[in-house]
Amino acid sequence: MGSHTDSTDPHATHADTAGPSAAEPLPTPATRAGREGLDALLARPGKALIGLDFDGTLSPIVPDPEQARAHPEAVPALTALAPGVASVAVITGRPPEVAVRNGGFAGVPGLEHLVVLGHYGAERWDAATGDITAPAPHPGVAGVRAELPGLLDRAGAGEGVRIEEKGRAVAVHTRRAADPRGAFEALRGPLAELAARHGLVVEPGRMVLELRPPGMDKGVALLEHAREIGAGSVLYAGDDLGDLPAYAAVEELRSEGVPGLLVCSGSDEVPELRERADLVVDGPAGVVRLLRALASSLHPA
Ligand SMILES: O=P(O)(O)OC[C@H]1O[C@H](O[C@H]2O[C@H](CO)[C@@H](O)[C@H](O)[C@H]2O)[C@H](O)[C@@H](O)[C@@H]1O
Repeated sequence: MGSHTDSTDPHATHADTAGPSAAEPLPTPATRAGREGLDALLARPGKALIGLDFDGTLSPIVPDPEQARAHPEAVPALTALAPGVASVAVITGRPPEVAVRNGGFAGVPGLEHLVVLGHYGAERWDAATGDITAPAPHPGVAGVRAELPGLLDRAGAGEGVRIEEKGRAVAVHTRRAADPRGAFEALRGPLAELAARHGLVVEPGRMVLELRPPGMDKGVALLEHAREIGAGSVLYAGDDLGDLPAYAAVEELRSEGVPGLLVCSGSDEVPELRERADLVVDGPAGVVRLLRALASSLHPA
């Protein structure tokens, strides 16, 4: 499948700047299925579901996960778009409260119906109520948490390897190791063995290996939400391996007659999404431009 780059700015090199907030031209998806998805979204926006990953898609990648924040133009773009579509859902591996805080999504006029499907969809935050719904925690997480520091010591994980406590899961980050890719590959096997012993699975991402409960992924989350709202079209934008199940969900919906558009927030770290996307944009800044272009197409000045 031939994907292409963000035609709103094909020469963009500054991934952290979205440019002026004047009306943006809409890019043309490279694939026929993608063009049908975009056409359906524009023809009946009130039936459209917009699904968006957080880290790497709405939020630029930074070395310290605690410092990640939504792109400064992301919330304004979402507030312009959300009132015109059926639903905007942020679907993330983060705990929902962290995505809400780091995204600045709470109490924003225009985002009254935003939902955040956190922990790959296991937990849900609704802007309308501010409530989080969550199932009981998996008992294996406590065992993994207890054994993890010893395992990292024995594996010789250096200074820069960090544990992220996520409540329902734990993640091991290697981005700040001396050799991030080497540390990632060296830890992959031992962490898979630890996770399996406690009934968990390893979710690999961009210099991160997360040990989390099985049974939920972004594809299940997206499908359930699309069916719940009776979506007539779906756009999904992501950047990482954990977004591939959501891509598969869009493809499943297409096979059922619901048009969809697959957007890749492009990076050099994850080629797999770029290859399957209908439209590749230039990181979070490109995603913001796309959201603004969609909003201005729905509400021309
Ligand atoms: O589903 P997402 O919203 O994309 O979350 C996936 C993971 O994102 C975070 O890690 C990534 O972003 C960090 C901050 O930019 C970066 O330092 C790290 O290298 C990336 O992998 C988050 O910390 C994880 O918990 C999420 O699962």
